[in-house]
Amino acid sequence: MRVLIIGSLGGELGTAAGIAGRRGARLEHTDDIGGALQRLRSDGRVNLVLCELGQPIAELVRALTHERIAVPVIACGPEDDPDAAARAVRDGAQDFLPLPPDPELIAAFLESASGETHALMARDPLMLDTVQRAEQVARSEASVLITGESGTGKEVLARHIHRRSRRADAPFIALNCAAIPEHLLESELFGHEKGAFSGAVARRIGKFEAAHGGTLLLDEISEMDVRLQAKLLRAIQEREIDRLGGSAPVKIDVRILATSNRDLAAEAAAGRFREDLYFRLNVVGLPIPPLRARPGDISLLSAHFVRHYAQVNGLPPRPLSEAAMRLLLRHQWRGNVRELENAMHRAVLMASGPQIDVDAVMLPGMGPAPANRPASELAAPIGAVFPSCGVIEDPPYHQVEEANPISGLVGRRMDEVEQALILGTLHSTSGNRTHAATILGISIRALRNKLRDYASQGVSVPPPAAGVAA
Ligand SMILES: Nc1ncnc2c1ncn2[C@@H]1O[C@H](COP(=O)(O)OP(=O)(O)OP(=O)(O)O)[C@@H](O)[C@H]1O
Repeated sequence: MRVLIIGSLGGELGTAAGIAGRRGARLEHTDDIGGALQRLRSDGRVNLVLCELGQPIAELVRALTHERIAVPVIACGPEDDPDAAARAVRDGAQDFLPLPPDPELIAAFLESASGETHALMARDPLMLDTVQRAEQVARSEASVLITGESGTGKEVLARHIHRRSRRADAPFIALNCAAIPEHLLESELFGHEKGAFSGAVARRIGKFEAAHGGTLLLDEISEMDVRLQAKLLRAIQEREIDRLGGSAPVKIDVRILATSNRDLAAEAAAGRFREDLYFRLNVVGLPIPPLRARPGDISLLSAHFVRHYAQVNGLPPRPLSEAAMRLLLRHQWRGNVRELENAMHRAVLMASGPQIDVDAVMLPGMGPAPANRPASELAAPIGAVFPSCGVIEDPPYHQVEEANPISGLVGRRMDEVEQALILGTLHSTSGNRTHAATILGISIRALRNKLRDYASQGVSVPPPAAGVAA
């Protein structure tokens, strides 16, 4: 975990840096954004930027966005200046760290910026078999091609392989080949020298160099255009890359993992993907089965997500009812684990009884549960009540909520509802304290005090936002 500090270390910013250092961060420092940009261009491994309020944050964020350098920027300044904090966030800072610094808040920023996603969970024999094969090859240097429908957990499995590999202490860098316009993907991968193209204002290293010593995940590799596939193949074969506009190749030591939700062999047969690259990537092929084919995972993952989102939203843990679980097991899950995760998050927020019942589990293709229909009836053999052809009409499920927006709140304590509202809002702003405080209409300090209280009561508080800046 590398943290770049911009500004003077003489005062409270220095204290914040010290806390981050004691929490295991490797610290780097520059006095101004010019030095910071130089640093960020030459090393793609900085995870978090702490920037003093007096610095031109808007200029920094604009440059990062323009040069597609993705790193969260946290503005740091006196806690008694909420206007400056709000301005910094408007200028593009990801969040605000009030000074004097709160060690727990710094720890949360660090944890969030480390990019750890859910640990991989599996119980179904089909998935356990896939995980076992992944672990078997994890310690080798072989390229692995992970395939499966969207949302099956390809990236989660790739991270798991990295964590179990000999490269676990080195960077894991992921690049989504479908998310970046074709003309920029090449420079994202290989980097560029100053002046290589209009807009290349300085030398910038690419993902290959950033992943040196570690693992590079090429997500949705089938979307890469054929010309770039040739350059990628050369880089893998020669173990060296050429920065755009560069005059000498750069040696790289990177293990490649790739994912695709298309059948890459068929793409190669159709001439849309280079066959030689396909063979290079597919040294080991790991297909992940769709969620509907692994019912053992549906029960494990749904219970896990229910626990997780209850905690995140400050709600009491409630189990899924048997009927709700039967419903989940019948569903087709075309969006796979991602769809299940979203459905469980929704169900946690909508449930009102001691259990999460079918009326809270609203899935596409199934209408809202009529209020006068007893849960026991809904729990009857599911095919009879929720057939895929739809005995119940199919209005959008949010109509249940619109009909009576406070029905789920009646009977609950005020402080409990406040806690749920605060944590729910914080969750919806991806942990961004400043945005959440603005939405809630309270000061950042008031929000921070509430969060500190919740944390001291053992409630899990969403970590601060640390998405990408560019
Ligand atoms: N086995 C698992 N254990 C825990 N969480 C999982 C698992 N599989 C998937 N998830 C969660 O489901 C979501 C989707 O996972 P992921 O992004 O890895 O899927 P993907 O197959 O790479 O999707 P896409 O093809 O759309 O990029 C993530 O929030 C992830 O944390």
